[in-house]
Amino acid sequence: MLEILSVAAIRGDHLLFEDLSFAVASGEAIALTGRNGAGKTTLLRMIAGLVPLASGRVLWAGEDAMADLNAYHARLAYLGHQDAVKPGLTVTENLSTWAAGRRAEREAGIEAALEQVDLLDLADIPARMLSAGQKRRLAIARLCLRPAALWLLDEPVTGLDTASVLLFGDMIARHRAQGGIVIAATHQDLPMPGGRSVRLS
Ligand SMILES: Nc1ncnc2c1ncn2[C@@H]1O[C@H](COP(=O)(O)OP(=O)(O)OP(=O)(O)O)[C@@H](O)[C@H]1O
Repeated sequence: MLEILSVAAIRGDHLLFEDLSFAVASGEAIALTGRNGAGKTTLLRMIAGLVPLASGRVLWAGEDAMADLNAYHARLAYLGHQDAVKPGLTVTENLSTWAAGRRAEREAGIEAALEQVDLLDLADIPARMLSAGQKRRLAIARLCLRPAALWLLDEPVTGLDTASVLLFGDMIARHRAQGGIVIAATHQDLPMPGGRSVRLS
């Protein structure tokens, strides 16, 4: 369970939002919506512990999430709106630093992750040769490699074609079925049936 308690965000001199509270239980998904500049990325980064809270608290399993950031970070995966793909490395090499375990386990994990985002055919080409949507899919594949209960996703489906959005929907459904939580900032409809919306105004 993740709880956002009376959180406020200030950027520069500007109050973006205040007194924001909501809770997300295991298996639930939240779409964060609002106009450009409303503070969706800022809130995601605050929840991730990457930007300090101006006020309020974030609780994970009833405890202050920021009290032990290393332990909290081990439980979350953050997908920013930039893909952070290394252009000179192959698709597989880009994932190798994210895969855990022994070599055979890592290889099997990478193959499974690439299959989930339909990139297996491109596994050995340099990432610089990927299209924008394929780069996004490579970034998404990282989510499969490190189990994390909390997924924080910034505009996850930007650039994805219809088939890739459906595959991503399958990933989200599996994550939620295993008790995972998703919070996604978006301007688009996301494949998150039964998900709730939190609007920043
Ligand atoms: N490091 C920063 N310093 C100062 N202001 C910032 C900083 N980062 C973001 N901002 C400002 O905070 C506001 C909220 O930005 P944020 O990226 O959180 O909005 P958003 O809701 O995600 O927008 P979009 O829909 O365009 O992605 C914007 O006005 C932005 O200019």
